[in-house]
Amino acid sequence: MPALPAPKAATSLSLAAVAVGDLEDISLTLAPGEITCLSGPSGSGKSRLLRAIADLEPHEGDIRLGDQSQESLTGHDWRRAVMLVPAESQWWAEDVGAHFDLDCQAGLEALGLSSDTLGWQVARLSSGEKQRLALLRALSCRPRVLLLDEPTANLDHATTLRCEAWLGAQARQYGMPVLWVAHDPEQIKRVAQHHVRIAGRRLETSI
Ligand SMILES: Nc1ncnc2c1ncn2[C@@H]1O[C@H](COP(=O)(O)OP(=O)(O)OP(=O)(O)O)[C@@H](O)[C@H]1O
Repeated sequence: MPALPAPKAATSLSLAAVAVGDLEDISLTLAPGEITCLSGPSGSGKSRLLRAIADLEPHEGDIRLGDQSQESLTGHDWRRAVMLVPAESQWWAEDVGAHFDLDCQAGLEALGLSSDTLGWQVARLSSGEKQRLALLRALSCRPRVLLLDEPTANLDHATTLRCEAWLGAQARQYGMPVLWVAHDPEQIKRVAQHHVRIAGRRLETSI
């Protein structure tokens, strides 16, 4: 398998006056290597905001990766750089290994997955295995920004801690800004350098 490509320069992601669904006037800067947690009531628009940032949902306002605007790239190219890991992952081939181009043994081990997982059928994966493999698949594409929608929702506490540690280390190593939808205040304390919360139609800063 090919070696990992060299990391690209770290860049911040910025939102200015973004409006999507009921949300309006969302302005936010995500710094390289830092995790920002996003919380808010169920149905308040967290997933829609992530989808808008990934250019999967029509929205108003300006979204930029460094000085590059979302409109200046095709949706496909933007999403390769600004990678969304949704709560429900999608799989398009029968074999797990067909979804991975690079050697990711170290990632499998770090996430508590068996070293032979890439030889398995997707149909046998548990929801927690799927969730961790979706994270590994996203990171193996070396995105510049990571958008995570409740990435540990199906995991037990010990595995949650493993994933948190791995994701934090990846963010720092590759200088990726991360926007992470989370409900658990303890998790937010453990992983986040910043915390923003949806209150009504707006975003308010918590830490
Ligand atoms: N494409 C769409 N068109 C219209 N309304 C939508 C669309 N997608 C989602 N919604 C609605 O927008 C609101 C916000 O949905 P969203 O999935 O972003 O909530 P959420 O904050 O992620 O909730 P949860 O924490 O329960 O996952 C919901 O009322 C939902 O029904």
